[in-house]
Amino acid sequence: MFIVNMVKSLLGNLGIWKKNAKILFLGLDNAGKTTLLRRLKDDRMVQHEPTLHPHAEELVLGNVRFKAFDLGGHPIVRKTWKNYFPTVDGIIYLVDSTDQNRLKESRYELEQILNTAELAQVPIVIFGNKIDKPGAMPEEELRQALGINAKQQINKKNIKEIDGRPVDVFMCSVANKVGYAEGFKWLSQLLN
Ligand SMILES: Nc1nc2c(ncn2[C@@H]2O[C@H](COP(=O)(O)OP(=O)(O)OP(=O)(O)O)[C@@H](O)[C@H]2O)c(=O)[nH]1
Ligand SMILES: [Mg+2]
Repeated sequence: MFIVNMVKSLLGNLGIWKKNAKILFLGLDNAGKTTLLRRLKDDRMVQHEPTLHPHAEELVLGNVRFKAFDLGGHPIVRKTWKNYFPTVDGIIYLVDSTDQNRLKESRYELEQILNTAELAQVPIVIFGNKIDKPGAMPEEELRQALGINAKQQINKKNIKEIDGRPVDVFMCSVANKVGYAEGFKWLSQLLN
C-alpha cells in the first residue's frame, strides 16, 4: 500500500495521476452552489431552480478528479447533508457575501459542520461569493461575521487551521470567473 501511495503521489506531482476526491458543495440556498458547479463543468452561467435533489458531477481541475455533490441549501434539504459526510475529502462552503441578513444563519450551518466529529479532518474552503455585486462584504468583515478568525492557527506548512483542520476563505465571483480557482488549488494540495 505504501508503495502504491508513493507511486500515486509521484505521478500526481507530475500531473499524470488524477487523484479522486469526493467533495460537497454546501451553504445556504441562493449562495451560488449550482451556478459554481455548472461554471466548473461546462463554463456556463445559467439560472437554476433551487436545488431540491442532490446532483453529482465529475470535475477534473488541475491534476485532481473530483466527484462533486451539489446539495440543496433550503432548510429542509439541509437535513440531508449529513448523509453525504462519510468518506468525504473536502467541503466547499458557499456564502453570499452580499446578503448581510443571512450571515448569522450561514454561520450557524458552518458551525454545525465544524462541530461534526466525522468531519474533523476534512478541509473546508469557504467561498465568499458574488463579489461582483455592490454591497459585497470585504474578506475581513466576512471572516468576522462567520467567526472564523478567532480560533484560527497556522500550521508548519502555513496552512490556516481551526482545531487542526485546514480552513480558509476565498472571495470570489462565479459570475465574473474570479477567485474560486485559488480555492480549488488550495484544496487540491491538501488531498492525497
Ligand atoms: N451577481 C452574482 N450572482 C450570482 C453569482 N453566483 C450565483 N449567483 C446567482 O445567485 C442565485 C442563486 O444561485 P444558485 O446557484 O441557484 O444557488 P444555490 O446555492 O445552488 O441555491 P440552492 O440550490 O437553493 O441551495 C442565482 O440567481 C445566480 O445567478 C455571482 O458570482 N454573482
Ligand atoms: Mg442549487
